[in-house]
Amino acid sequence: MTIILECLSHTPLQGYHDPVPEILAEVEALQAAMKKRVQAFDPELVVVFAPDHYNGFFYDLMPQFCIGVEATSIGDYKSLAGPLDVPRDIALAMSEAVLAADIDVALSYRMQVDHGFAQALEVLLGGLDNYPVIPVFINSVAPPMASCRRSRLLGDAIGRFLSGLNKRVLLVGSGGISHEPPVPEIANACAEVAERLIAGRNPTPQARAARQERTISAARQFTSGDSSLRPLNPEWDRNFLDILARGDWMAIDDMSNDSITEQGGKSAHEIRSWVAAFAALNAHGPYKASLDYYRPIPEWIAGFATMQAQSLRLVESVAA
Ligand SMILES: O=C(O)CCC(=O)/C=C/C=C(\O)C(=O)O
Ligand SMILES: [Fe+2]
Repeated sequence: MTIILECLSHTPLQGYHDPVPEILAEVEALQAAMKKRVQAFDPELVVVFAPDHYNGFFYDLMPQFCIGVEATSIGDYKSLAGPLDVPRDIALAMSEAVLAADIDVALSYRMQVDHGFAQALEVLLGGLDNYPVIPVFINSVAPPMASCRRSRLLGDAIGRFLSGLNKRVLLVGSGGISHEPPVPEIANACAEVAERLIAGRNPTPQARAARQERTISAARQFTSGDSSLRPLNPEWDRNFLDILARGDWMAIDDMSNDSITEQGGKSAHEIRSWVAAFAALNAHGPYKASLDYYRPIPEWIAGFATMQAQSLRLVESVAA
């Protein structure tokens, strides 16, 4: 079995409210390089850890973790819509292995995913169904949330399961570092918004457009400095990325939910996707990671980063 990892920020604002052309070109070049790497690796299985933003998972029944046995992307913002090619038997076996490791993961035969999954799949794989993909949802916007430590344990259990497969596996973590886009919260929502957070599946095109317009307008305000959204925090971002590069799991376990919100903003909990992906890689043995890109991009309300990592076993076997 060989295993590599690609982690990347996502943003629904790409193509709607972009940074200056030089920065956009920088990101596009980076995304093209990631795709090329993945094509060269030619994965036989992709496991994607990602959050949802009240498009597929709602408070009528909000799990902390969910493995998709069948999944469809809804196509919000400019992300691709359509079915993922999920290998059902492997997804089911993975669920059993994770449960056997005492992580009570949910299972879905009709998972809906949004740009959190779809953007990463498009960037890395060139589409939703070009490779077999198992989607793993991690709650990152809907309090109360499990701890970062639990995401590490989820990743570890999945990594140990993957180690038993004789396949080339690509692990993907999709999510922002510090960022606080205008995702509504149930705690202070009016009745109409609360209903949308509890059971807002498949909104009308008008409701969807209004929602997207609110996000774009919030990005304009954030970029102009006239916003109550929490600022980006490059120092915190770089520290977190360094923790992952070093594999400092004690530091990960010490990250409290309150400190993540305080330092990184309400959506910084998406770092869980990176934590789970790295923990899955670590389950296969020591790894070598590199931070390929980091830049705070206010136009996307995002501390924007990409990292790649390889199991040292792979590096050693290539060198031999
Ligand atoms: O309803 C909406 O669309 C609210 C805004 C929203 O979901 C924003 C999401 C932003 C990210 O996914 C991100 O920056 O990671
Ligand atoms: Fe997100």
